[in-house]
Amino acid sequence: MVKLIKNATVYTPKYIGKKDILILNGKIAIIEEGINIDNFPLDIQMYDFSGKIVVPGFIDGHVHITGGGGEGDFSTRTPEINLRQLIKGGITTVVGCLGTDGITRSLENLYAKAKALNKEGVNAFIYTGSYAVPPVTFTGSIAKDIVLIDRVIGVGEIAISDHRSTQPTLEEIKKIVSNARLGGLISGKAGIVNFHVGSGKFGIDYLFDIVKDTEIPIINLYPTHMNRNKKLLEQGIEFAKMGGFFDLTTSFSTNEDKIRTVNYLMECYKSKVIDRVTLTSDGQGSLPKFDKDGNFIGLQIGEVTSLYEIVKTSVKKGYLPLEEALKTITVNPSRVLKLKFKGRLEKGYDADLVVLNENLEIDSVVSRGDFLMYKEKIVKKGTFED
Ligand SMILES: CC(C)C[C@H](NC(=O)C[C@H](N)C(=O)O)C(=O)O
Ligand SMILES: [Zn+2]
Ligand SMILES: [Zn+2]
Repeated sequence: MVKLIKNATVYTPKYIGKKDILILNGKIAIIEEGINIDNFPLDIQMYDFSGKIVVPGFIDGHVHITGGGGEGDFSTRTPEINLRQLIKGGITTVVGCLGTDGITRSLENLYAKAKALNKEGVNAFIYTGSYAVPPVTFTGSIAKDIVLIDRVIGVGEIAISDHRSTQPTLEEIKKIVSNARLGGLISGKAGIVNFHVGSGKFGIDYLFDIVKDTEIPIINLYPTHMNRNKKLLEQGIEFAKMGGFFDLTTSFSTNEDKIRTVNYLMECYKSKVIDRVTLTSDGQGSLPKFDKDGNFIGLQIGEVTSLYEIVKTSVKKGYLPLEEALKTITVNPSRVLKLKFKGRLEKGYDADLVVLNENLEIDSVVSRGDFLMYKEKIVKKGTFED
C-alpha cells in the first residue's frame, strides 16, 4: 500500500521544514516539498498533516518486555509489556532485557515476546544475559547467542556497582565485553554490553579501566541509569567526551526524579555531549527502594511512556530545542544499537514515524508504513487486546 503524508513539519530529527513523505512497502520513498502524484500508477492513501509535526519513531533501548522486578519476593514480579503501552509512548522500536531476576525470567520467554511484538507491528530486539555474571545465555556462549539468535544484538543488563550484582571482577567483565564484541563483528550487529550501573562508589570505573587497559573500543560499552546521581552523570559526560555513549533512565518514582532527569538532560546538552546520550525507559522494570541496611521497602513499575515524557518536558521548559532532544530517542540509539534504517526520516529508511500536534502531544504513530495510532486513537491491537 502506498501512503502520502502531506504538508507536515518534518524533523529527521534535524528540522527540514514543511515536506511531503511518500511511503512505499513500509519504507520512506520520497521526502520533499509538494510531491506530485498526478501520474502515479498505484492508488494512494493521502493524509494531510498540515499543522502537525512528523518525527522519527521512538527507539527505547531498554525495556523489560516480559516483566522484571521480584526484589521483594515472588509477589513483586512486574507484568509484561503490551502493544498498547508502546504505541501510547510513540515507541516503534524496543530492545528487551532481563534484570535482577534471571532465574524465574527466561531468555526463551524474552525471545518469544520480541517475536510476538514484531508480529503485532513494532520492531523488537533483545539482549542476552541479565544482571548476573556469568550471564545466562541461550547457547552457553555470549558470542554464539549474538551470532545465531536473530533478535539478539548484545548483552544486558549486566549489573556493576550495585548490591544486587554478583560483584563481578574486572576480568569477568572484560571476558563478557570481548565476547559480545566478537559476536557483533561476526554477525554485523552492535555487540554491545548494556551495563546496569548501581549507586555503588566505583560507578563505571571498570569501563574506564577497560578503555585504558585493553584494545576493546569504547563503543562496545554502554552504561545505563547514569542519571541515578550527580557523580554518575559526571562520569557519563567524561565517558562521552572519550567517544562513548551513555544512557539516562526516564522512568521516575517521584516528581523530583523526573525534574532531576530533565535537568541532567539539559546539562548533557550544555556540556556538548547530547550526540552521545540516549534515553531509555526501563519500562516494566521495577524501581525498587531499599533502606540503609539493604532491606526491601517497596517498588514501583517503570513506564515506557516516560521516554517521550522526558523529551517533551525538557523541550516545553525550553531546556533543549526539539531537534536536539529528539536525537536521544531516535538517531543516537540507532547509532549505538547499530539498527539499520531506523532512527531517521530519510529515503530508504523504515517508515517508522510519530506525528505530534502543536502541543507536542502524540497524535499518530506509524511503524513500517502501517498506522498503529491515528488521530489519538489506537488502531492496531495486540493479539489479546480489546
Ligand atoms: C534506575 C532505577 C530507578 C531502576 C532500576 N531498575 C532496574 O534495574 C530493573 C529492575 N531491577 C528489574 O529487574 O526489573 C534499579 O533497580 O536500579
Ligand atoms: Zn537496571
Ligand atoms: Zn532495567
